[in-house]
Amino acid sequence: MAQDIRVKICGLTRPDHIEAAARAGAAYLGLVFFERSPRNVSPAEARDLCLAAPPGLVKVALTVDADDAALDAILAQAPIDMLQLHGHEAPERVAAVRRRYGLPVMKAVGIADAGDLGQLDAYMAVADQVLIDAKPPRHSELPGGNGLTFDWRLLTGRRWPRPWMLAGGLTAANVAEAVRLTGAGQVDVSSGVERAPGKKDEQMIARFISAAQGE
Ligand SMILES: O=C(O)c1ccccc1NCC(=O)[C@H](O)[C@H](O)COP(=O)(O)O
Repeated sequence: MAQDIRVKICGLTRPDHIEAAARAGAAYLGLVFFERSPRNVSPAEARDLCLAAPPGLVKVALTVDADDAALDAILAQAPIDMLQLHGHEAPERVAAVRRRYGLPVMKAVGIADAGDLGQLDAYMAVADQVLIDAKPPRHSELPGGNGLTFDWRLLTGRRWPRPWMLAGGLTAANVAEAVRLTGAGQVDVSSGVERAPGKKDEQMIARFISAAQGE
């Protein structure tokens, strides 16, 4: 049965892929500002990508422990709708970013086991949304976008007061099961819609969104 699951396609780097994600029914478009990432874009590139997005889609800037100067530089050029903080930002920093920019803020929290769930409450109290993602491996180059899953049963039956999104190793083949086990109303994907790191694939994007929405 078709479900109203909202999908974020993260790590978009090309205007034609922005259009493909929009056509396929994405609700959020994620742009990565992290130099070591194969999905990294500059503020000027982000501006062009944002301008390729139809109205109504939420354009998300993903940063990692960015200071105000870095955030200022992105927002001076690109018409961003939401900030995603994907580093070690403390709850106080999340609150400060939200106050300073007046934009909704989504905080990513990495989960590997039940011990990691405790921090969710602190971030739910200050962020507009929380991205519940797989925790990166210890010496990983990237704090996210690693194509790794975590045990979705850790989230079964849990409820939080804020909107949240499930991420981590989702693909067209596993997203329906992930939604069923976690009760997620929103999902985020990056590697699962790529042919190679940083290379998005239009058909994989369309298949992922259909699978997430149970079509
Ligand atoms: O995607 C990146 O390259 C990235 C770089 C630095 C920090 C975070 C990054 N991605 C975070 C995301 O929002 C991903 O969509 C999320 O971690 C899920 O990724 P995947 O497991 O590859 O679907």
